[in-house]
Amino acid sequence: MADDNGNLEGRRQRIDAIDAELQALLNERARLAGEIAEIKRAEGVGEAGFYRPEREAQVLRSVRERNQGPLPDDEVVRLFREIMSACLALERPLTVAFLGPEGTFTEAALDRHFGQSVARAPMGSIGEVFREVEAGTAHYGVVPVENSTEGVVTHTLDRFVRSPLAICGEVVLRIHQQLLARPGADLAGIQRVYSHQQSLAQCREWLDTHLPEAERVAMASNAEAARQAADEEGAAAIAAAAAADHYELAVLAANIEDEPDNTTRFLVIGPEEAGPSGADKTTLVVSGRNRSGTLQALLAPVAAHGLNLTRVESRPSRQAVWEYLFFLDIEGHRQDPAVAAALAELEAEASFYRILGSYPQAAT
Ligand SMILES: O=C(O)C(=O)C[C@]1(C(=O)O)C=C[C@@H](O)C=C1
Repeated sequence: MADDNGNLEGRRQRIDAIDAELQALLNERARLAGEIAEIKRAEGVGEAGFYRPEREAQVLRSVRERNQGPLPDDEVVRLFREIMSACLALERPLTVAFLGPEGTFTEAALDRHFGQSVARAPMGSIGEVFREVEAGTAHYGVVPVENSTEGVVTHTLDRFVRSPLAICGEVVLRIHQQLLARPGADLAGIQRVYSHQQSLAQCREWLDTHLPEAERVAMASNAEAARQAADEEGAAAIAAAAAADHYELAVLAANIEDEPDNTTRFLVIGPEEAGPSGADKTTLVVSGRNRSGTLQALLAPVAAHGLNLTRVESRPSRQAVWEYLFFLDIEGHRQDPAVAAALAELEAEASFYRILGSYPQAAT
């Protein structure tokens, strides 16, 4: 017993020594970030220029690659994410606007991308997030773009066409839905379930099995649903885990989504795009000159240069009937020679052409 205690004490002493060393190293790192900030200031970077998405992506990729455990890759990445977030806040405190209210999946995407050391500004709509960043009131913004939960994809794409902002990052989040209710509530007492209609749809089978009698009520967002459930006896909400903390609710049932692989993609928008990080994506919006064979003609250079097209989305142009804008995602950075060559050819073929940004691919 004495031996065990001795071992325990000895190990705690080693942990104390390591903590002291870690702390000194963290502050040394922060000092270096401060010096980098001085260099950036001397170079005259703008308000938002202290944040370097391509450098952060490289740092986090290196963390993941060299990790040998026992801490899981995602955990060490999360820790380093927070270290960089704190260093950046020391260089220049940033404000990031997001599609609110607090506790949405978009806020979870913001956390994942920027860490805890940024000020957050919840906005009521995607348009407001754009306006806030365009006006310079917020340095960056986070909006959902693809799939599911908050319902909005096309609005984000449409808004981009008339915005000077660039995409400077993406976040891919696996969406886990939680059934939330007031602390002490039990499943048998739930008569009504609030959520965004897409979240209700994503949990339909679970609801059919576990709450077949409960009324399902569609709300503007999952966070609104959580707020409502906090106010009402016998009510529950389907929302992100973060909403439980914000609205003082308990998780009555965890991960109730029918499809376990359900993901949503978010974009980080800002005044300028990111530099090359080594694993990037370029998003552009184009329209063709000719009606017939337009898309084939536009995409031919992408294939000819051996590039990977990861997404094509078409939207009515709103300029003329039957004219379409195509949103394209291509692997690579616009400064990569093959991408640059393909884009030049594509531009020659297009009647409308705008690069929305080159940015680091999300780590999934
Ligand atoms: O390398 C830089 O440019 C830094 O400012 C340092 C640092 C970091 O903490 O590693 C901080 C903020 C930037 O977004 C990127 C990296």
